[in-house]
Amino acid sequence: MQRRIDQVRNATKVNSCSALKLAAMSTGIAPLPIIDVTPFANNASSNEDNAREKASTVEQLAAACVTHGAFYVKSGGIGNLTREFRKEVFNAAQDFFNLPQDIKNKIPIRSGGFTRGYIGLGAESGSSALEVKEAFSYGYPWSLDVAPTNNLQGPNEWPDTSDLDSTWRKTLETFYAGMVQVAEAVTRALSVALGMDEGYLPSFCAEGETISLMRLFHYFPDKTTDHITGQRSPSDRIGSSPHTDWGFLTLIMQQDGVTGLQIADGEGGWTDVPPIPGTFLVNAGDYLSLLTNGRVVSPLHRVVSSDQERLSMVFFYYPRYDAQIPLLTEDGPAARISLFIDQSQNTPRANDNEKEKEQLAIRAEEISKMAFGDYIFSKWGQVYRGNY
Ligand SMILES: O=C(O)CCC(=O)C(=O)O
Ligand SMILES: [Fe+2]
Repeated sequence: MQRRIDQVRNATKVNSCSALKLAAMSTGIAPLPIIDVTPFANNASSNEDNAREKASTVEQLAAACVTHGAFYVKSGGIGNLTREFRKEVFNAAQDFFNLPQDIKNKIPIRSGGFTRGYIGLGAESGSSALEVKEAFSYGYPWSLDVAPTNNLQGPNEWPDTSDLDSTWRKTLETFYAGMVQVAEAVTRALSVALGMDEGYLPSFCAEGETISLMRLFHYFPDKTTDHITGQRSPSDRIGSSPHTDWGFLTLIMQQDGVTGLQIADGEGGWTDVPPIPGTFLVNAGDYLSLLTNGRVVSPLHRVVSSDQERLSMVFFYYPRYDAQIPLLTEDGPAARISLFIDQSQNTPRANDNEKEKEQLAIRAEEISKMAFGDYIFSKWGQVYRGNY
């Protein structure tokens, strides 16, 4: 089961070392690969060509997981996320953020780990820095009549206004459903890349779409927040604090032509991960990293603020609430990931020494025995900062 990823890891060691050497001389890590996941579409025909294409996808995915844990995916017609539709989604996000502040303030996310609704400036942070963004978080369209059976179920909080046109909500719901399909294709490919049957990881993700989350982000241009953040040093204000994602897979749709998202190069520097039209950026999360004892990297990333406004759509794709996925490997503790940091503290500390690593290995074992949903709920609770 582990053989493929070990083989890839050994094969990529040389490459990643030379990439890092290059990084020291030039500017950060090599561009992330663009991986075509269409061979893993639900309706892909199973012929020889498809088998060959799948093998190529898997090979690239396995390599990407062990080097940076981040890659772009091309998903073709999966989920009907055409170029025109993506534009509509960006327009819908822009329409939401353009609403009067009091309308947005009427649907604030609550404390705790259930996050659906509006997240105003400063309402969440992964550190003591002020994150200069606002966001709208929504998920599966749970009806008001259905009694939640777990902490992450519950209806979406839509803004109550006639300022948005009648198709606005439908656009976002359709987008959510499409992104679930893309994430499912990535999960099938990932399952094979980790040495298992195509259906193994998806078997833990069935119904995960009922607790997964979509977040629309609007990063403010610096000049519009200077009057609020002026007292803070530049390092105390940021778009999104350096962090690893806690979940399983994160899929990000970035606004064309606007940079801001960066991943750590492992040597103290940061590399831009620019938008590539027609793709999504995928990050492996801590939970996936944990399952593989750190072999799949959960990449440290951040969003820097600038004088440019930025929109992004971030989809956190989760296994189902009660999933307990057995550890996929046994050796070695996982590395520095947010999963081991209490982000409700102002100065989060990561695992720096051997003793901490030992404790973390124990924690990894514990978390792998928890329901996924209980774990992720507690993490969302840690970044809530209340109204600014
Ligand atoms: O906005 C982005 O591009 C990424 C945001 C992010 O990393 C996150 O919300 O976890
Ligand atoms: Fe993130």
